[in-house]
Amino acid sequence: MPPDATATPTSPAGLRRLAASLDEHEPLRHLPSRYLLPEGLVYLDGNSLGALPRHVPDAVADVVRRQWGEGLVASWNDEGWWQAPQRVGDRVGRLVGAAPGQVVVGDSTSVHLFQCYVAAARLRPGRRVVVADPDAFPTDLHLLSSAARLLDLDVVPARPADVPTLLAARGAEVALVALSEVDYRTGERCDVPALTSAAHGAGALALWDLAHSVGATDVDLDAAGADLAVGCSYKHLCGGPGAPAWVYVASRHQRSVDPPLTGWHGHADPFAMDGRYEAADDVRRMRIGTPPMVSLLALDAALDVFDDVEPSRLRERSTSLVGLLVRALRDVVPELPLAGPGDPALLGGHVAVRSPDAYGVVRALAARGVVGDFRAPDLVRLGVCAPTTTHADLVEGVLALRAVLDAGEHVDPAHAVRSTVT
Ligand SMILES: Cc1ncc(COP(=O)(O)O)c(C=O)c1O
Ligand SMILES: Nc1c(O)cccc1C(=O)C[C@H](N)C(=O)O
Repeated sequence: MPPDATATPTSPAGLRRLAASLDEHEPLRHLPSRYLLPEGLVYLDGNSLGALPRHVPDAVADVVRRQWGEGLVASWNDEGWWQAPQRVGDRVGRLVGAAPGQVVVGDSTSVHLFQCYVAAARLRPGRRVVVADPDAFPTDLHLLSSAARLLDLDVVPARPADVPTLLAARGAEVALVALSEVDYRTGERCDVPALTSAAHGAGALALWDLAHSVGATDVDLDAAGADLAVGCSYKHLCGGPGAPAWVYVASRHQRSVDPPLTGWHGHADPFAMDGRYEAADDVRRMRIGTPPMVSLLALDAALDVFDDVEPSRLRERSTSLVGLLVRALRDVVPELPLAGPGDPALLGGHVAVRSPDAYGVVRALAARGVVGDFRAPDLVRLGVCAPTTTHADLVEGVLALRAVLDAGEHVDPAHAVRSTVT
């Protein structure tokens, strides 16, 4: 339920009691114990890099010592390495409403995006317009701009809410609507089924960037009729730094989709070593070359956490956490406006507030053991990772934010020097 903005603010003690009660009763309360985080750290940055699942170090050690060290090249067969991009893809697909056989894992989100932009344009020859959100994550825009230069496309900017109007006016020219479900800055979600069907109504395709969705929202790609989607696995899935991303191609497009990067792993018969390219007749054609196997298998192990978790339950946990975070922010730091909506149903897995001193605030929080992140120009972004974050973390993080502001720590020059990763 959305927090009531007119209700009397809850005291810190009341928020702590509420968090404790939610942490005691929430059905997936056991999940955080499956992860390792430094004692005492309040980690609210799982939307950039998720925490380490407790069992992953041993799983990776097995990959390195036994599968690689002893099995050597035979592990490509004996350990199922060759099929891992599809097998792990299906495991991710389950979390985004994709029936098996539509997702592969292997390259970065950026590379998969490029594959999809060009492939989508090729599926709609004669249409020259790609509609994209001008506030999308920069890599999406950079890659689209390059694809547009290669294929002589026009990128027409539109915020998600304005896409239906644009389609009504220029739909016949549009090849692709490319959007993110969750805004990486504000956390605001958009309506995937409605925008997908608006794109289809105009004869265009819909490509979804689900980098901030998978593990956080209840997006259902098959039910929405999405055409293409991509997403990260190092955020809410906790696959590890550099964990390979994933790409979804709806079954109906798999025999016609024509991605630009046609490496040998996408070939119908890779070991025929045939110099002529013949694409695999299914989602494997989105594969390119040898994937980063150690990272891919670390992700595979990280996904074990979700084996006994219903995706709808994970969404419920995320919504409970996000709802409490919004309420605590409103009650404890009412002078910092929310950047996105206040209703957790309309948010993904993070919440941001605005402050002219956002950078200093984030650094001062870090000095108090609360890790969030700064997003230019004025956002303090607090990530909620459904499997690893607790309700107590969120209340402690917000109370630390109050303490930072009250003590003026955010304007301390010690917190003014920008580091590379923010
Ligand atoms: C929405 C979105 N898309 C794409 C990316 C880029 O992914 P990568 O750097 O893993 O290619 C990110 C985050 O880095 C993101 O937030
Ligand atoms: N991928 C990242 C990285 O390699 C370093 C630091 C941050 C990131 C991120 O994922 C940022 C993230 N996409 C964002 O929404 O800001």
